[in-house]
Amino acid sequence: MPTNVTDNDPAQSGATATAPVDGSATEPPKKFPKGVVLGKDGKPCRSCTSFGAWASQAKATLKTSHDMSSTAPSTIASAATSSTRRTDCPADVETLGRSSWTLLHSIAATYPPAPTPTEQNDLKSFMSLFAKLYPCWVCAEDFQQYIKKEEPKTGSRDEFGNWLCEAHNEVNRKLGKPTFDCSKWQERWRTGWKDGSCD
Ligand SMILES: Cc1cc2nc3c(=O)[nH]c(=O)nc-3n(C[C@H](O)[C@H](O)[C@H](O)COP(=O)(O)OP(=O)(O)OC[C@H]3O[C@@H](n4cnc5c(N)ncnc54)[C@H](O)[C@@H]3O)c2cc1C
Repeated sequence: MPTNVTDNDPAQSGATATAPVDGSATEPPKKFPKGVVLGKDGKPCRSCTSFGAWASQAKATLKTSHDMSSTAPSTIASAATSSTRRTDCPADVETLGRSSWTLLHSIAATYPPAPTPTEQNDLKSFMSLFAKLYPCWVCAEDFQQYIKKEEPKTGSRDEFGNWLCEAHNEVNRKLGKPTFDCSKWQERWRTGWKDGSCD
């Protein structure tokens, strides 16, 4: 039985969660709210978890500590409402994802139309390391699989931009989101929309 993902998986990754291999999970398993994804250390992984699920587990954690100590009930309520949440908090799976796609598509937008062999190799290396180091581990494992199956196409800006758009659409499909029309990737990420709405 996987120990890293609670009974619904917001990442919907299909990734096989594995028990921590470093022997760190010696405590008995805790019950976390639905949707909280655990890291490989057996603790909740914020960058793998949606804001909503994270807020639920923060509320549950505070409630438990209140039950065991003297935390004021008002503290519990404020920790769980998005209206009072600061904007400079660690990234959850959505904010991390949006920022990361922005970086990746912007790299595509500034990639040369006719890259040198060195530039092509640099981009391949970057994508490979990006997929390894991506902070949401369930997302990273799926993305590594995708890159293995569909190698990044780095022959030109348009080739890479389209490849990346398809890769993003694969994640969109997995999450049940609408797919993006890849013929418009340059308008979205490089030139701005033809109607001038980005000018
Ligand atoms: C490599 C990677 C893997 C991820 N894996 C997971 C995962 O397994 N589980 C999970 O829960 N989250 C995952 N995410 C995060 C997820 O993809 C979204 O970023 C997150 O859910 C926020 O979605 P969003 O609706 O704000 O738009 P995003 O998907 O973040 O897209 C941002 C903007 O990009 C544009 N866009 C959308 N699709 C495309 C496309 N195909 N081509 C070009 N532009 C497009 C749209 O204008 C959109 O508003 C992953 C992110 C990355 C970078």
